[in-house]
Amino acid sequence: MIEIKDVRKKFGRKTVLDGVSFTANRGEITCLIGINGVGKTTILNSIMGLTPFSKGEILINGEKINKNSYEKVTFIPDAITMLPQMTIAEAMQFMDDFYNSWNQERATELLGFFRLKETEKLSSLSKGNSAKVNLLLGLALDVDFVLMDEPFSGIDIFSREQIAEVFTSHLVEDRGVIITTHEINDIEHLIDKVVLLDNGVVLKQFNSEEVRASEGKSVVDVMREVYKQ
Ligand SMILES: Nc1ncnc2c1ncn2[C@@H]1O[C@H](COP(=O)(O)OP(=O)(O)OP(=O)(O)O)[C@@H](O)[C@H]1O
Repeated sequence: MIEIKDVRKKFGRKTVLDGVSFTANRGEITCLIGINGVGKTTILNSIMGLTPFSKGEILINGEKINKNSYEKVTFIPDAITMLPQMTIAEAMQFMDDFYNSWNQERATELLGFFRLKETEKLSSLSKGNSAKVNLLLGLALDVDFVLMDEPFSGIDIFSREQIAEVFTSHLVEDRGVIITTHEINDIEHLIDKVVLLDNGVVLKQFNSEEVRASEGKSVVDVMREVYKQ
């Protein structure tokens, strides 16, 4: 489980996270929702230890984040961070050299799942295929948690559908996934838990299936109620 406990973060005098608390479980997809600039990426960076936060704590499987946390959690950013002149095969080799947790078998399966060609250069990929390679590089690591910043942003509907499909496949299995988005429609059916953010705080967190079963409301219905108050 990832536990975010009362995390506070300021950039200069601006308070971006003002006591954020929520949990994300293995085997579930947790979705952080909020308008641009609400602090979603800052939360992911904090979990990865990339951004120091001023107060609060973050635990991964009960342990405070530390220099070995990257063995349990990986961050898939919203754009490929590999050199553009690399081919997909070279990028995969780079990951294999760099990470003990690289799972070549899963990488090969993901390559087939996304119908990507190993010989293609990263610089020549379409936006959709670029997003898929990015996902492949993150999902092929044997880690408990995968964090993704806006995996659906700016890509066509067919790529979005294919990416959505991977989340329900064995390729994600029992791992915990945290996704940020400000567009819920594409992934509403996939997500287990929703965390609604605004003004540096969590306005509401809920299990989407439970709310649907007990109150007959969709995630968007709840968002309307919470954000229109
Ligand atoms: N390194 C930084 N220095 C100063 N301010 C920053 C820095 N990083 C983020 N911010 C500010 O913190 C706030 C939250 O940014 P963040 O990127 O976490 O938001 P977000 O919810 O992910 O937004 P988006 O949906 O646009 O990706 C913004 O106002 C941003 O300008």
